[in-house]
Amino acid sequence: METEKTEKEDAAPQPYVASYNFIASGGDQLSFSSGDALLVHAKPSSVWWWAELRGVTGYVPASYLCQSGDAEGDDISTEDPWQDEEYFGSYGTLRLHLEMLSDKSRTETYRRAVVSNSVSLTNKVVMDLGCGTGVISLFCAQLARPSLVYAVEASSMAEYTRQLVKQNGCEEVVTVLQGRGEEVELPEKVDLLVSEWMGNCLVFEFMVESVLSARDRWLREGGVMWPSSAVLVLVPCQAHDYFAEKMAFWECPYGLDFTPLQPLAQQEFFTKPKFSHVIEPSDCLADPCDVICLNMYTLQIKDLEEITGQFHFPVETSGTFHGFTAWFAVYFESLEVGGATVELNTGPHSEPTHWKQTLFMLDKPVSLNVGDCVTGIIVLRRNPVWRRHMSVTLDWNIISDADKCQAKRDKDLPDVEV
Ligand SMILES: N=C(N)NC/C=C/[C@H]1O[C@@H](n2cnc3c(N)ncnc32)[C@H](O)[C@@H]1O
Repeated sequence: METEKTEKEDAAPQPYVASYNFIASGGDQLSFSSGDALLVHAKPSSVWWWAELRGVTGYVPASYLCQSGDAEGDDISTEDPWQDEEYFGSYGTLRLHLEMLSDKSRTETYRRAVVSNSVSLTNKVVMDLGCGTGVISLFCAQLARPSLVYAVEASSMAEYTRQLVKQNGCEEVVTVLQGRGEEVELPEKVDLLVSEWMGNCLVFEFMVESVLSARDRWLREGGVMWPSSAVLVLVPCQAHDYFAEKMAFWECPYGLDFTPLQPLAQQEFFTKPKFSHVIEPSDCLADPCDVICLNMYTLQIKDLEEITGQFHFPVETSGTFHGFTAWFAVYFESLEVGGATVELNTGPHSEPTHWKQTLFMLDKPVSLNVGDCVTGIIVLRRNPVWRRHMSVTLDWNIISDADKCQAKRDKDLPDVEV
């Protein structure tokens, strides 16, 4: 979010329609219901806008709104909901490819999957969806003997990928196709669909939709998906450093009492996820849990609209519950029955990756004690308009030892003689 000091634009307010209900959690937020017509006066950030509903103004989550058309019921947003121009434009430069290629854990894991299955890859037809610089396709061509690899890349990087394929002597095996995976025409079905599609919180960017579309169009019956499955992992955690940096800071900077700014700090820093967070194993207050599991053979595109997971964390370490941290793991099943599965884990107990982890801060920290349980649900809700975006909702509560004892008494259970 840009600085809160961004002046509210003087432009005429823009009409939007609420796609979801929103219940304000801070003094300057505006509650609304799905279907409400709001007027957006300013967009100080991409996440929170300043809007008006029936004469009342306040901050609203941009991802809950969709643009209402000019004509009555003519709800056609002129902007591209996939933001393809910006998205593929960013992959036409080296910055993101350098970041991904520099991630040894990520890139070596794909190489390990190829090497572990090199014999089974012999004479297979492979599709590498979103191949970028083509590194995975080159691994296949150099470390195994597939008959063909279709390297599909939508961005302008594809022109360079062709050069890299030639430069590395793989042009006999690797064919680079420039275009979107959803649209390219392959001459045949494939035995293996490999892609590196994972984003923050596993699905952010929603490139996974393109993988499922390509699967449905091009993976032959009995073909293999790499990754074959994926899990979103969650853990209740402490985050003392982040809390100190963004909230405690206002207690007495330079000996002054700036605590009236703390509600603003909570609003600005703790109401959206912190990507690229690095959690230490010692910050985990419970055993991490796989809260969402995706099977890449059965997952359907429509399932991506709303993905829900439940959790129940018995507290293992007493401490301050500042928030939840999320990360993901993906699995590459062996091409041979009974062969070893290869895993890429982006959590704190594995080699670091460029994804790091994602931290969701609570509005206010809570003390947790061994014996307590943090239970609840996580909901990943895809944005109905901006199709590469989503909101993450965490509903939770704490069942303390006392509550459990109370519950036991309430149930008139026979007291255990001790
Ligand atoms: N976020 C992670 N992990 N990887 C991003 C990986 C993105 C790469 O895949 C390409 N890509 C993404 N979606 C498609 C598609 N539908 N068709 C063809 N190429 C595509 C992008 O242009 C990047 O080069």
